Amino acid sequence: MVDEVDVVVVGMGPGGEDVAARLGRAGLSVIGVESRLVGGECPYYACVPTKIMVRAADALAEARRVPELAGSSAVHPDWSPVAARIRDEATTGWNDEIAVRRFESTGGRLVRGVGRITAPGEVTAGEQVLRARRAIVLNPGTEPAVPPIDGLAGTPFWTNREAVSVEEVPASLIVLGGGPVGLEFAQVFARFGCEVTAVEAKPQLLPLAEPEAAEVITDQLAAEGLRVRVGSTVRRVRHDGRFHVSTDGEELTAERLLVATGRRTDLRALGVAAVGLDESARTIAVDERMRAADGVWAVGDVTGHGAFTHTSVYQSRIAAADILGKSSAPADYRAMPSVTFTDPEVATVGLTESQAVAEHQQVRTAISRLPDSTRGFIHKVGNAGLVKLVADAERGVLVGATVVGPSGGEIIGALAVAVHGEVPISRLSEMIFAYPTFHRAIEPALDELAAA
Ligand SMILES: Cc1cc2nc3c(=O)[nH]c(=O)nc-3n(C[C@H](O)[C@H](O)[C@H](O)COP(=O)(O)OP(=O)(O)OC[C@H]3O[C@@H](n4cnc5c(N)ncnc54)[C@H](O)[C@@H]3O)c2cc1C
Ligand SMILES: NC(=O)c1ccc[n+]([C@@H]2O[C@H](COP(=O)([O-])OP(=O)(O)OC[C@H]3O[C@@H](n4cnc5c(N)ncnc54)[C@H](O)[C@@H]3O)[C@@H](O)[C@H]2O)c1
Repeated sequence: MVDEVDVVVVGMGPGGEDVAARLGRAGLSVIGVESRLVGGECPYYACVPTKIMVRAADALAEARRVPELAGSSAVHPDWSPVAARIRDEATTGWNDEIAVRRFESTGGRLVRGVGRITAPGEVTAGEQVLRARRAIVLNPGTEPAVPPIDGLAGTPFWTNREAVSVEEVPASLIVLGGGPVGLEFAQVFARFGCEVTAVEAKPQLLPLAEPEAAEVITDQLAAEGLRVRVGSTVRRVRHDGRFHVSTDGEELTAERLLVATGRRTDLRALGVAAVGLDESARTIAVDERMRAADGVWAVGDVTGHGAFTHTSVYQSRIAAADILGKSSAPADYRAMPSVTFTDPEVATVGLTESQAVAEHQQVRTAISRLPDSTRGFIHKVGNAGLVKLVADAERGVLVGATVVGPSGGEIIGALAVAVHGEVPISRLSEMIFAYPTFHRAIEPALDELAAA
C-alpha cells in the first residue's frame, strides 16, 4: 500500500507531535508514524509522571519539617494516591487515545508501527509505504541505555518505564546512575520509606552540573539517609529474587534495581543511511533550521542539543517554519535551561564554569549561598542551595548560571532572560530584587561580578 502526503513524521514525541500539528494546521497533509504512544516518553514515562511523584515526595518532606518550624507532624506515606494519579489522571492507563484525537483534530493521520526511511522521500512502516512530497521529520527520541555489566541482562531490572508504573514502593532499591533520572527517582522512593543506594560511576553526582551544585545534592541525599556511592564501578549483577550488585569495594543488595545510566539511539533501525546520514552515529546532526539532509528534518533528543521536552518543542517550531518556507530565528541554544527536580531543585542555564572556560577567554564566577540570604534564614529547614553565576568578563555578560534551591527551577527564569538577552552585568546589577525572596540571592553574586 502506498500513501503520498506532504509530510511524514517518524516518532510522535513532544517535538514530532508539535511539528505535525503545526504543519497540519497550516494545511499540509501529514502522516505521523508512532510505534508506541503518541506524545512520546515525556507524558507517559518521564517528565509528567516523575514530577507527580516528586510533588508527592516533596509534600512528605515538607510535612517532616514541621517539627523544626511549627509543632509536630506524623507522616504516613502511602504510594497508592501517587500510583493512581499517574495511572488514571496523567496517562489514562498508558493509553494515548486523547493524544491521537488531538493530533487528528489538526488534520493529521496516524500510522501505528515502526517507521524506517527506505529511500529519499520514502518511509516504510510495516506493509505501508509512505511517500513524503515535502518533508520527512524524524523525532525518534531515545531508549534507556543498559550498560554491558556482567550478569545484568536478563534480570528483572527497572528502567524509568517500570519505575513510573509501580503500584508499591519496594523496601530497598539500588539506583545505577546519578544523573537526573536516577536522582529524581532515588529521592522520591527514599522519601516513601524505601532504603535507597545511588551508585554513580563518575566522581560526582550530576556529572554535568557545577561541582558546588552536586555537593549540595550529595549532602542533602545523605542527610535524608540515602547511601551515595560516587566513582564506583559496577563489576557484576546477580539476581536470585534480590539484586546483588558488586562494585569495586562492596556488595550491595536490594529488592529492586533501577538502571538510569543514560539513553541510547538507534539510527540504523531508522534507516538514515538511505538519505546519506551516518547510521553508526549517536545523534543526527542538524543545522540551525533542523535540516539533517535533503528533505529531512530532525527534532528532539536525537539531535543531541539537550534531552529536554522544551528543546524538542523549541526545535519543532523552527522545523515547522522552515518546512512552510516561513522565516524564523535560527536555533540558538546559548540560553538552554534545565531543571533536575530533586529537592533542592538543580536549575541551570547556558554554560557551567568549566564549559565557559573552554569557550571564552576570560571567565569570572560568583556564588551566593541561599542559607546566607534573608529568605534562606526565614525558610530555615530545607533552605540548602546556592546561586552561581558564570560571566564572560570580556563582554560583561552572563553566559551561564546555576540555581540550587527550593523553586530553583522558577528562579532560573530570571537568569535565563539575562543570558538570552545578553543583558550587561552592569545593567542587571541596577535591578530591584523583591525582599525577602530566594531570587534576591542573585544580587550579591551580581554585585561581586560587577565589582570585579
Ligand atoms: C525519567 C525521565 C524524566 C524526564 N523528565 C524531564 C523533565 O522533567 N523535563 C524535561 O524537559 N525533560 C525530561 N525528560 C526528557 C524528556 O522525556 C525528553 O527530552 C522528551 O520526551 C523529548 O523527547 P523527543 O521529542 O526526542 O521524543 P520522545 O519523547 O522520546 O518520543 C519519541 C517517540 O518516537 C517513537 N519512535 C521512535 N522510533 C520510532 C520509529 N522508528 N517509528 C515510529 N515511532 C518511533 C517512540 O515510540 C516515542 O514515542 C525526562 C526523561 C526521563 C527518561
Ligand atoms: N528534569 C529533567 O529535565 C530531566 C529529568 C530526567 C532526565 N532528563 C534528561 O534525560 C536524559 C537521560 O537522563 P539520565 O539521568 O538517564 O542520563 P544521564 O546520561 O544524564 O546520566 C546517567 C548517569 O549514569 C552514569 N553511569 C553510566 N553508566 C554507569 C554505570 N555502569 N554505573 C553507574 N553509573 C553509570 C553516568 O556517569 C551519568 O551520570 C538526560 O539528558 C537528562 O537531561 C531530564
